[in-house]
Amino acid sequence: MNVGVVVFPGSNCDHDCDYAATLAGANTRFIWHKEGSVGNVDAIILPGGFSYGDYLRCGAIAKNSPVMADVIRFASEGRPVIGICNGFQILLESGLLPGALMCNNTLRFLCRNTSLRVETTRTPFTRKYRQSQVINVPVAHHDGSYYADEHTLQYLDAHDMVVFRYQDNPNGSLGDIAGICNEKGNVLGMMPHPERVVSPELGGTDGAPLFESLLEYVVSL
Ligand SMILES: NC(=O)CC[C@H](N)C(=O)O
Repeated sequence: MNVGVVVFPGSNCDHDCDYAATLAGANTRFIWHKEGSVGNVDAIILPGGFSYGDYLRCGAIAKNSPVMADVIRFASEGRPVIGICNGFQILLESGLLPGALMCNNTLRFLCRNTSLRVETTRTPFTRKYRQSQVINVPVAHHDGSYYADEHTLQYLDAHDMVVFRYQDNPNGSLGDIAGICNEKGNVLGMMPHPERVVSPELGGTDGAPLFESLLEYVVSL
């Protein structure tokens, strides 16, 4: 499996994502945001960080990076794309996922562990978890409070698009939403950082099945 990790100016979790995907057994390569194509990859990761210094709104400038047109093309073909934290913000700004991420209700940057419930195992990223499994994954963000209008929240529920919910909502996200996918399930955005908990040395392993799921999914195609 070839995984591309997109690097924007200000990304700071790109190497962690590269490490996590490599540990799961993937071949990885970094894709600079100015590239016009994602190249020959089976899956794409948009990593966390502070793309363009979070100016304007988190992810609002990165969505205009040259590579994003090809990321959108790749996603529309039903191929797997995951955005983590700032990557989730970029997916929302790009219109690949619905809703918005607003300032945490604490009005502070939050860096702590959270407890998540796996709401669906139908995605390429969650098939190795158990339905309703509770996992511990850290968050590190300022703008992580998920917001969508009532109609969109109902749509997410009706189409099995909520992938992770906080057990201990740290930021005021509506519906305790920590991660969502598109209707097909091939595009996932989540605020917590699974790449930070992929080996005991990092303090946990609950993120590892996400990358292993992706490998299993791609190999099964
Ligand atoms: N770790 C991250 O990706 C942070 C995302 C964004 N810069 C925020 O603070 O909300």
